Amino acid sequence: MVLPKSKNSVGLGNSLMNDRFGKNKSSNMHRGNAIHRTNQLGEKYVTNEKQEAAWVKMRSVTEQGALDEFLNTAELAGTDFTAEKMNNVKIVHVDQKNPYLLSAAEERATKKRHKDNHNRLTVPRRPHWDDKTTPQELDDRERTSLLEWRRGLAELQEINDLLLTPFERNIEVWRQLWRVIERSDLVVQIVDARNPLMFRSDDLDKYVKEVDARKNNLLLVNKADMMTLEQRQAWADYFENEGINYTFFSAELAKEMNEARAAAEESDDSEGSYEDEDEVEVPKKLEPQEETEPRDSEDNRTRILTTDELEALFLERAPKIQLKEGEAPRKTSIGLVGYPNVGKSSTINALIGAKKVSVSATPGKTKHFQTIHLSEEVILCDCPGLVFPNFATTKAELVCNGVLPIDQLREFTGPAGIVASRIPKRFLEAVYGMKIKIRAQEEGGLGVPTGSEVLRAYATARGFATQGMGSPDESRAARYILKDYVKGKLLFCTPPPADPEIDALHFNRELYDDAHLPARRRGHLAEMESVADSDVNSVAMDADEISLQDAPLRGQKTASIDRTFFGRQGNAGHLRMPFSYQYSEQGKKQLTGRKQRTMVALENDIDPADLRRNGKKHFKGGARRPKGAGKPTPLDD
Ligand SMILES: Nc1nc2c(ncn2[C@@H]2O[C@H](COP(=O)(O)OP(=O)(O)OP(=O)(O)O)[C@@H](O)[C@H]2O)c(=O)[nH]1
Repeated sequence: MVLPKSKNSVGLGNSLMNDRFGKNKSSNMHRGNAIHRTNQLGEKYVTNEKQEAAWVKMRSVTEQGALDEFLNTAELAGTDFTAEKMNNVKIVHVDQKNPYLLSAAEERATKKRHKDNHNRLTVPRRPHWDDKTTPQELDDRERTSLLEWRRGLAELQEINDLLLTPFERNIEVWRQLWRVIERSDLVVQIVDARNPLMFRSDDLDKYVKEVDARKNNLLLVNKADMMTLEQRQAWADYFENEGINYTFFSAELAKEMNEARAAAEESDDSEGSYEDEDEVEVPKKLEPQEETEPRDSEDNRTRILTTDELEALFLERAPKIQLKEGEAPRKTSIGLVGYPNVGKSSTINALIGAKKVSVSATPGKTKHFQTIHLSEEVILCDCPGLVFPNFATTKAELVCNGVLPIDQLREFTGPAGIVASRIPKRFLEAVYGMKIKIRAQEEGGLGVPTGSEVLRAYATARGFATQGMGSPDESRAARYILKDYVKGKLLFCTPPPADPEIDALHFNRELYDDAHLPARRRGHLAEMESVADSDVNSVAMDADEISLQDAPLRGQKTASIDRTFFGRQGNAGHLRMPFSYQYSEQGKKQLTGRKQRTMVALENDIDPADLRRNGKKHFKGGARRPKGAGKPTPLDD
C-alpha cells in the first residue's frame, strides 16, 4: 500500500514538476551553486547544490511514493534514467480472513524468513575519511555508501518479499547518527519496553564497535512502568542469554519522582495540602530513609532504575577515558539513539530534572543532534529519532507499534484486528463502557471479537455515526482505539522469543485486572464477570438497537449510555494512564497522592507495578522521604 503523499513532501519528483511548470521557477534557477560530480562510471556531470533551510534538510524521510523513491535513488546515484510504466497492481480478495493480517502459519513462515535474513538488516556505514579527504569527496562517498545500502535493502525486500520498517532514507539524519557515534564513549539505544526487539538494531551495536572497539553499547528499555515484574524477568533472561547489556528505565516514573522531590522540598517550608487523586491515603510528610539496603542480584536484573542510578550506570558502562599526551581532560560522552517516540526526550528531561526538550506524542520532534552537559562528568549527545531497518510481519503491526502514523491511516481493519485479538474482550468493555457483540461460535465466531466488532461497539457507545447511512463510524472509532493502544492505555507487551513460544495472552494476563482500569471504573470488571451475558445486555448498549441517525442527540446519548453501563458513578472519559504525565511549571508544585506514592515506591524498593495494585497497603505505617533528594543537577551551559 502506498501512503497518501504529504502535501509537503519534498523530493526530486516535486522539484522537477516545479522546475518544469514554473512554480518557483525564477528562484529555482538561482538556487544553488553548480557542483561538478563524477559518477561510478567515471562520467562527469553537474548538479545544483541545494540550499535548503536546515530543518528541511533534516526532515525525516521514511516512506516515499514510488516515483519519489525512484528519483531520489537516481539523485543519490547521480545517474540519468528513463522511466518505464509498470503494471504490477496486486488484487487482494477479501474473504472471511482479514487480508491485512497473517494466519498463525503464515506468521511462523514469515518469522522464519526474518530470522534467515536478519544479518542483512544493516545501518549505513560512514565511508572512510582522513585529513586529506576534501568535504566534496566525503560528501560523494557518503552518498554512494547510502545508495549502496538502500539498494541492498530494496533487493532484500523485493527478492524475499519481506516487509521492512519505513526506515530512514534522509542522508542528513544518518550523518547525525554517524557524528553521535563517533563522539560517544557509550552509545545507548533506547527502546520501547512493549516490544524491545522491534525498536532495536543489533547491527548498530556492531557498527559502534567497528568505529572504535573501546566504545560500549547499552540497551535502555524505557517505559518499563508498562511491564509487570514477571515480564521484566522474562526479558532479563533473554537479554542475558543473548549477551545484551541492558537496563530497565521509566522516564515517566523518573519524571514523577523529580516532581515529587521538588514539591516535597517546598512542602518543608510551608505546610502545603496535597491534592490526592484517589482514595489512597498519603502520608503528609516523607521521612529521610535511614540507609539503603543492598539489593540482591535478582532485583538488579529487573529493577527500574532511578535517574541517579542511570547516570551512575552510564559512567560504569562507559570505557575509561584514555587521554593522549597533551589532550585536555574531557567529560564522558553518552550518545542517545532510538526510534521516534521511544522516549529519548523524556529520558533526557528526567535526567536533567527540568524541561529542556519538548515532549510530544508526535513522532519526529527531536531533529537536531544536541549536546547536554548533564554533570561535571557526563555529556549527553541526543540524536534525532530515526527508524532503523527492521522486519515487520504486517503494516498493521507497524501501526500498532506506533511506527506508522495513525492519522494517515486508510486501512484500519488490520490494526483493529490486532487490538481485538490482544486485549481481552471483558477488559475492553470495562475500559470503554460498552458491550461488544460477537458472532456466536455456532455461527462460525471464534469466541473473541473481530476488529470490526470492537470498532462498531466503540462507535455505538460514543455515538460516532457515518454520514448518510448513519451506521457506526468504524474508521473514527479506530483512530481513538489505536491511539489508546499506541499510548499504552490499552496495554500489551510482546514476550521475548523462546522455543517453544511464550503464550502472549498468558504473558500479559496481569495487565487486565481491576487495578489497570481507571480509578472510577474499578470494580466493574469483577461485576461484569459475575453477571451473565444476558443480564449485561439488559443494561449495555447493543450495536443493532441504538440509532445513531440523530446527530444533535449524540453527546447526550453517549453520556446516557455510559451512565447506564456504569451506574451512578459513570464516567464517559477515557482510561487514564496509571502514571500519565501532565507537565506544567505550576503542576510541579502540586504534589499529588499518586506522584508522591511513585517516589516513595521507587525509593523504598517497591515494584511500581505492584504499587498500582496494592497502593494503599504499601503506605500503611507511613513512608519515608528519599535519601539525598536534592535539587536537579545544574547545567553547565
Ligand atoms: N508510560 C510511559 N510513557 C513514556 C515514557 N517515556 C516516554 N513516554 C511517552 O512516550 C511519548 C514519546 O516520548 P518522547 O520523549 O517525546 O519521545 P522521543 O523518543 O523523544 O520522540 P522524538 O522526539 O520524536 O524523537 C510521550 O507521550 C511520553 O509521555 C515512560 O517511561 N513511560
